[in-house]
Order: sequence, then structure tokens, then C-alpha cells
Amino acid sequence: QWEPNFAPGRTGIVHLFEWHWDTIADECESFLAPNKYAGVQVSPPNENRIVDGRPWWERYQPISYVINTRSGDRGAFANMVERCNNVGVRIYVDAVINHMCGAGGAGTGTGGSYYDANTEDFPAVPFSSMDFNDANCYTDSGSIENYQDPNQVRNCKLVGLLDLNQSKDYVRGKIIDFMNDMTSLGVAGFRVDACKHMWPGDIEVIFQSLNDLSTSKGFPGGTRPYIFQEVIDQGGEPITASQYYGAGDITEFKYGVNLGNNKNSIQYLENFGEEWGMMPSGNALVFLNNHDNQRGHGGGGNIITFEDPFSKYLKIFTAFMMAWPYGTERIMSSYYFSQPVLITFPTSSNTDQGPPANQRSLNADGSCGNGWVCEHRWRQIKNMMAFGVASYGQPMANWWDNGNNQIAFSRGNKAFLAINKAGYTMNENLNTGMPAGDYCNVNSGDYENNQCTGQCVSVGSNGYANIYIEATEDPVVAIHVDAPC
Ligand SMILES: O=C(NCCCOc1c(-c2ccc(O)c(O)c2)oc2cc(O)cc(O)c2c1=O)[C@@H]1CCCN1C(=O)/C=C/c1ccc(O)c(O)c1
Ligand SMILES: [Ca+2]
Repeated sequence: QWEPNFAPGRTGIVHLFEWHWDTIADECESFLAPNKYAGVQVSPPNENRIVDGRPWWERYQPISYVINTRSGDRGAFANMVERCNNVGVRIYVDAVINHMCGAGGAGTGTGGSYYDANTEDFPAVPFSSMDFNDANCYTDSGSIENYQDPNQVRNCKLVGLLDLNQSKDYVRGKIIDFMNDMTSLGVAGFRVDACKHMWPGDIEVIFQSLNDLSTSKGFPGGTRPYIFQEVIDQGGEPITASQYYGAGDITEFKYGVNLGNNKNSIQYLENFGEEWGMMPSGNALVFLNNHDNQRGHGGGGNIITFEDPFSKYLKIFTAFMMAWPYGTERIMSSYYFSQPVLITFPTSSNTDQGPPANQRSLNADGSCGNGWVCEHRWRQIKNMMAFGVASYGQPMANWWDNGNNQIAFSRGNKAFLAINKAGYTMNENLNTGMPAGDYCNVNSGDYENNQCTGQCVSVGSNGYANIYIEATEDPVVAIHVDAPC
């Protein structure tokens, strides 16, 4: 379960956070497939608690494994998976299996199922008090109080959320049934939430017990579900990402933080990877920001997001991430929320704010409206998916830097990237590693109908090109063999 099961050559997935299933299906067909996105991470599809104010994190409080949420019901979900698979875009489900909802009394979830958190009763699964970890947690509050104690991090409640006991066969069985239900519909794998809070031994058994992907949905026999585990490891805690290597890939939170911390010293990126304290490339799911740390929670630090003035860095470092041969890449696609505006006195920021009332609308230029950012549609980001396809499997080569925020490198003889963050013009004759010819700079324009709407770069017979980049908002040259001028 370490292989992403992408269609041939594709490399990057996009997290369409809080999108509805029918909107995702449209996006797969009209945008993601033509732009060679490999897949979509979707929000939790199973029934969740309805929390006052409808914060985004209500979807991380399960009530049952019935497929019915704000994003749509089971039929809409199945239809979306079918339509996306049909155009070669894989679906990865956000699996929240560490816990059920927080102590919130009795009520009904987004699918209408009754539950009572006070008595730990979830009849729609069913789970009862025997299925939770209360007897295995030794803190006074019953919740996690100290992240330096691995036992309580696994066996106690995370911010009060009822903690399932994954060491019990019955609980494992219900989780396996839920995940097998998803792959029976054509889902290609899972982002598994809060893995730090589950014992590696338990989740290894659960993932190894999962069915192979569905051959009737077009996957080869014996294909294992792709698993990428959310383990927020910034160092400093006894629980580390490496303890989870045996269960699947892992979200590498250090990736985005390292780039954020070094955005003004990119000449040091030549050895960016394990030598920077990150996990082996084959275990890593990498990203610049995610739904949680773009709001300042868990995995904080120096995060690059869609927010101005960072948005120019998001474009530059997404280009770097898609061109740099480390990890499996994930693009975050967000909705706008009010940021903490610290003026003379802090105003309340609403990082809890749920999604816009309406789904994304589309403007003539392909950008989104109705409060959706759609970073994955930005030219400087979307065009890097085809770059990733063209350079797939090619080693990094021909590294060059000027010692001060100007860098360049190729991917074998298939692609070449140059970035100028020096604040002054870059003008160098560099070895692109590519065959002689004219190539479209897909950062400056689009390559469509065999036409380049941006600049062309001429590569000579010796593979060298004059790389001229002024210090603008988009100081990137990205060329590859699938976009000739
Ligand atoms: O202040 C909050 N939470 C405390 C700080 C963040 O702690 C949480 C972590 C967390 C944070 C840092 C860590 O190192 C760590 O191991 C875990 O993971 C979660 C996972 C869930 O499925 C549901 C949750 O409510 C949480 C959560 O509250 C607000 C109010 C409740 C939800 N929430 C939140 O902020 C919700 C955050 C959240 C929700 C879903 C996620 O997948 C996630 O990573 C964070
Ligand atoms: Ca737990």
C-alpha cells in the first residue's frame, strides 16, 4: 500500500477540501483529467456530527460509516468515483478511524442516524462503550494531556473525541468493512487521519486486511489500496513518522515547513530531501500546506499558503515541488476564510469557518468564484502537472545556483526548471539537459492546441539555453518535452 495507483506517468493529487461530490465529478472531467492531475483527496464521506456553527472540523467527528454528508449521499459519491476513474483521475478518501464524535450528548448525524455520545452509543455502526479506549487511558481527564507519553497519545481522547479501541477485532472489522466499502466503489486509496493517535501495530493489521482494489473498476488484480497516513511529526515528540513506515506512506510535514523557512535561501536546496531530516522519498506524501496548518493549527511553523503576500511563494514553490523528484505531491485547494487580523487589538479570526454556502462558480478565465480559491486552477500550478508527467522517473541533473536565490536544474533530458528569487535579473547560459529545440515556458503561459501563449525558450544543439528571468512576481522558467513551441 505504498504505491499511489495513478494512471501511467501522473504524479500530483489535489485536495478538493469540502467540495461536493457532483462538483468534483465535473472538475475531474472538465479540468483535472485534461491537465493530467493524478487524483483527488476528498473530505470524509461518512456521516458526521452536526456541530453548532458548522465548523469545517465537524467532518472529523464521525457518527457512522453511512455515506451521507454535506458533500452528498452514497449515490452521488459512487457516481463521482465512477466518472473520475473513467477519465483516469483517482479518488482518495479521508478516513477518520481513530475516533467517533466528541462528548456532545445525543442527536442525529448528517445522515440522520441517532447517536448518544454520553453513553458512547452509535447504533448505526453499531459501536457501544465496549469498543472505546476508556479503560486503557490513565489520565484524569480521559483526554490526551501530554504528547510526550505515547500511551496516552494513542489511548486517550484527542480533544475529547471518543477514542476507538483498534486492538479489538470487532472494531477492526467495522473499520475494514468501511474501507472495503469505499474501494468496492472504485476508490484507489486513503488519507488516514490522526494516525499518531493509533498504534502502528493495529493499523498495520487493519490495512493489510483490506481487500485489493476492485478489478471491476479497472484496477489490475492484486492492486493494494494506497495508504498515506497523517502523522504530524515536527520532531520533539517520542512518536515519529518512521514508526509508521510498515503501514503505508506518511504525510511529511517537515517538507512545507523546510521550504517556508528557506524561501529566501533557495541556493541550499540542491540536497533537499533525506539530508534535511525528512523521511525517505518513497515513504513521503509532500505538500506546502494542508487544511489544518493553513489555519495555523497542528504542524504550524512557516507555512506558505494562498494568502497574499504568500501567494507568489505558493506558485514558485509548487513549481519547485512538482519539479523536484522527492515524494508524492499534493496540492491544497481551499476556500477563503477570515484570517486572524491583528490590528490595535486582535479581532476574532474565524479559522473554524465552514465552507461557502454555494459550490465553486467558474469565471471566463477559468478561475473560481463564490469564495473558493481553486489554487489547482492557477496557471503556474496547473501547468506543472504536465511537467511532472513529462519528467516522470527522470533523475535531477545539471544543478546550478548563483549562491544567492537563483537556481536551475533539469530532470534527465525531459524537463528543466529555473527560479530567480534574487530580486535582480538572472541572465545565464545554462545546460538544460534537453534536446535542441524551442520550448514553451509553461509558467509564463499555457500550451494548448499545440500553441504556446507564453514565452518560448530556445535550447541549442549542446543543450544550453539563455535563461533570462527578471525579478517579477512569476520568476520561473519551466520547460518540458511535451510542450514544444
Ligand atoms: O482547537 C482545536 N483543536 C485542538 C488543536 C488541534 O488538535 C487536533 C488534531 C491534532 C493537532 C495537532 C497534532 O499534532 C495532532 O496529532 C492532532 O487532530 C484532529 C484530528 C481530527 O480528526 C479531529 C480533530 O478535532 C483534531 C484536533 O482537534 C479545534 C477545535 C476542535 C477541532 N479543532 C481543530 O483544530 C481540528 C483540527 C484537525 C482536524 C482534522 C485533522 O485531520 C487535523 O489534522 C486537525
Ligand atoms: Ca486513539
